[in-house]
Amino acid sequence: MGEGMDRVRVSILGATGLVGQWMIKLLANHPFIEIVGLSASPGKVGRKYGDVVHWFIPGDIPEYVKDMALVSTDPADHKAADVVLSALPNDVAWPTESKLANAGLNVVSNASPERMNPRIPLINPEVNWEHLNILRDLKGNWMVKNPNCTAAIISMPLKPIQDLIGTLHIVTLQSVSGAGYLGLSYLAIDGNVIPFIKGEEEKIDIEINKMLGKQLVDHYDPWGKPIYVTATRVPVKYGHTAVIHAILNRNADANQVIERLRRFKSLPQEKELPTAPREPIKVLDRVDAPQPARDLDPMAVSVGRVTIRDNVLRLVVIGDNLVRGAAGITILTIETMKTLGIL
Ligand SMILES: N[C@@H](CC=O)C(=O)O
Repeated sequence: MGEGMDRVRVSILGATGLVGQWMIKLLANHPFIEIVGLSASPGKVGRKYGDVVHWFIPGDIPEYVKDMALVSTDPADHKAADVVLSALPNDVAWPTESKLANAGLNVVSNASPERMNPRIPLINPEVNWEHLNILRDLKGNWMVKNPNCTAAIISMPLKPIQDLIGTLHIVTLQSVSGAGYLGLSYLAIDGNVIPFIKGEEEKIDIEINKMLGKQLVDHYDPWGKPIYVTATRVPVKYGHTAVIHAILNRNADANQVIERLRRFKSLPQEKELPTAPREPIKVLDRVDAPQPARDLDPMAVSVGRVTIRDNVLRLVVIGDNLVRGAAGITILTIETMKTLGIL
């Protein structure tokens, strides 16, 4: 699989959406990942990216993509790519992704369908990069999925303390950008809290259990911990928050937990991968931290309010839903696969 390859050529599906835009921004000047194709919906094929995109994220449209002509999602249009990155919306992703996979292309996808497929690794690189090793046994092409944005953010502080946890109770406060650029009307969310996000609670439970479990070639053994989730939408633009209460299975001290969170480093940090945050978990001492408006980091998660009382650990975590939770995790997965020699 790509032995001796210096550069990784990628194409992006859904390149004009919020996650696609972040992928393009993060890949500007990347040391070894190069964009060779951008695709968007059929009506835009053949037009220049810069003429079509409604650029919404911070900064300008990077020069290097402005004149690129958009291609279709047909496998023939992605033959030059070593990996196709899918930033397609969940409701349309699978038919396209499976068509590309059946044509022999490698896919890393941010979309939810097939995340729980026992043969498809679900990867948050710092949390479970080892799960990628099953791809070494495959003869042909492969597919890798990103977790749901909230599962990506929450799994990070759980990883270094996973042995202490018995049961989890989680309430999320998820920003409006998680629903996409056109996801929620201003009238629905301004001055409001919506205590329901379709499918989200189940995804957080089963995806965290998959990532913190063991991945074998043809099945995975889940972590096996009960996770009770209430997911809410709040009038915040960027950054998802989760309030976590963990019933511990043994005595622990809050300072020990903080120490484990602060010291946590994984393969992406050891290999100094370009998109890896130096400190993946920032523990903030401020009494009112973490806040999405003040403490959001693109790739690290920020943790505060760490206490233990009656054997119940409480912590609050925030993370960038579009970068750590989507575009950034995709790129870090590619970097991790390259450093492992899988790509
Ligand atoms: N489903 C999430 C988006 C991240 O995957 C949300 O609705 O916020």
